[in-house]
Amino acid sequence: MRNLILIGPMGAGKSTIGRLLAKELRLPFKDSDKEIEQRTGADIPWIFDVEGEQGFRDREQAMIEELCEEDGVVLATGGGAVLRPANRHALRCGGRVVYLHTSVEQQIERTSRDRNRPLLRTADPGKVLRDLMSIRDPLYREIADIIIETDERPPRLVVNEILERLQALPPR
Ligand SMILES: Nc1ncnc2c1ncn2[C@@H]1O[C@H](COP(=O)(O)OP(=O)(O)O)[C@@H](O)[C@H]1O
Ligand SMILES: O=C(O)C1=C[C@@H](OP(=O)(O)O)[C@@H](O)[C@H](O)C1
Ligand SMILES: [Mg+2]
Repeated sequence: MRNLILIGPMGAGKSTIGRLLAKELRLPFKDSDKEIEQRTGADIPWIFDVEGEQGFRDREQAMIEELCEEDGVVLATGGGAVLRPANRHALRCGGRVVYLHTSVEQQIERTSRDRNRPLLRTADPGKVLRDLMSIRDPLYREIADIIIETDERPPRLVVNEILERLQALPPR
């Protein structure tokens, strides 16, 4: 292995599943968004407000390139981490890539509880999530080693399925 990298849309459970998976495997856990927040001393909405989405994407790219150099960590990315070709290349080279797939309906439900996702601060977050999914789903699929369905499956079950599917993967 090198690293274990979780990709997928907002609300797929990357941060939640990543933490559980790392605990189970006794590996360090890094969440790209949290690392950016720690490094800048500002939260994600503040970075979007002050530097715009492009400013955030520049910070995200630098962080992904750095985190993909690690060895033996579980890495949760942000939903837009696959947008830049350079990021897709870094993620692909950084380890096994797990796409946590989730329906837009579940994404809406799971993201409605908190307000820390600036792209969803809009009158119709469902439309934003649908539009993002149509652009990003092919990009997630392009770099995924495995695709895991998370709808109607509690985090524990998702973790177990990831572990089973990883064991069954042939070496690259
Ligand atoms: N498999 C799941 N089933 C039900 N709820 C989940 C599942 N995975 C995550 N959640 C919940 O959805 C919300 C968003 O999860 P989070 O890990 O922040 O997603 P992401 O990092 O992919 O945006 C959290 O409240 C989390 O507890
Ligand atoms: O999908 C996106 O573009 C984003 C997803 C967020 O992370 P999560 O996918 O962990 O919510 C965070 O990186 C930022 O708000 C932008
Ligand atoms: Mg997250």
